[in-house]
Amino acid sequence: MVSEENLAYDYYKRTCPNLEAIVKKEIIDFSLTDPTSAAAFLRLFFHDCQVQGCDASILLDHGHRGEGSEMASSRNFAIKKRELIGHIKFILELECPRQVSCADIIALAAKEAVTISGGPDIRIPLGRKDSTTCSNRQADAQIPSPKISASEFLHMFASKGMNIEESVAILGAHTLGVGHCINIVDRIYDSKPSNKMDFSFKALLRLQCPTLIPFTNVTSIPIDATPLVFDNQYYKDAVMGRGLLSIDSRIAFHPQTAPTFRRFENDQSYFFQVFSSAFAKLSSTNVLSGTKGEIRRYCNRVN
Ligand code: HEM
Ligand SMILES: [Ca+2]
Ligand SMILES: [Ca+2]
Repeated sequence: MVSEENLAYDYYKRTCPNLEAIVKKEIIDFSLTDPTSAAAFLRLFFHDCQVQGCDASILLDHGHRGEGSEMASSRNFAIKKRELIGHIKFILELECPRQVSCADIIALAAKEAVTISGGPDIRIPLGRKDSTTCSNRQADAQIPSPKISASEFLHMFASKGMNIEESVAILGAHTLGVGHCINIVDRIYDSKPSNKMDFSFKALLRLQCPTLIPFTNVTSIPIDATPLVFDNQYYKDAVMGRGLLSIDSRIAFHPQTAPTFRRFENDQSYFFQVFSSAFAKLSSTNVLSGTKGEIRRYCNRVN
């Protein structure tokens, strides 16, 4: 499953030496216009990597055999900013035509999103190729539901070579961004004592999401108290019973993962260190490289 042998840290050294600087500049520009962009790029990267690996399959309008877009999957609800990867690609085609894959742009955009939000500066190997296929059936099956169990969660990230600490660290991506009522209502209108939600937090969420079936899905709630800052606030909130999604509180209180939540809550630099290694593993799992795949000319369609 884990295959990073054909990726390299200096992959574009000769063919596109300014690549990382260009991506960084664009991500900064987008974030100035819309500060929620960083979270969007980070989630986009995860949802790409979950389906066929990190191969930009999520950007295709359809695959080469006419397969429908992965965006049709309900698991990709509220995925946004895909077109901005296409914009970066356009700029890179002027600078270094036909060299840089859309898959590498997604990974670099996510890495920059973390850094510019105050998180660690992560080194990732490059050289991913783009897929010619996409699969909304796999998107339904592989992108986790917010109600996934702790053991399914650990199994999912173990298959990417992550240990328990790394699995807990990668979920710390939820330090950025929001969730919508549709992904929350189950928990706030459920009175099971096993649901370890802080009482006043639940009351607040009920005000923001007033009905069990949201009429509209426009209301979004920050996942932690500092949704624009990449910090360890997510862990602090979750252990206080202020985890927004059921996965957040489940992993915060599960005996196998709770000690790591405590550790990250108290030691942000340790969280950053483990997140960095987890991110590099996520980015290198099951990628197309060497002669497999292609470098798309336009990110939303195969060549
Ligand atoms: C089992 C694991 C995970 C589950 C079940 C999960 C589920 C979710 C759900 C339900 C949302 C809210 C969507 C909405 O209502 O708008 C969300 C948001 C988000 N997720 Fe995850 N997630 C998981 C792991 C990850 C990982 C590994 C990353 C990144 C490496 C990630 C990054 C994000 C980000 C950044 C947001 C906020 C997006 C935004 O504000 O635009 N998640 N996640
Ligand atoms: Ca993919
Ligand atoms: Ca935060």
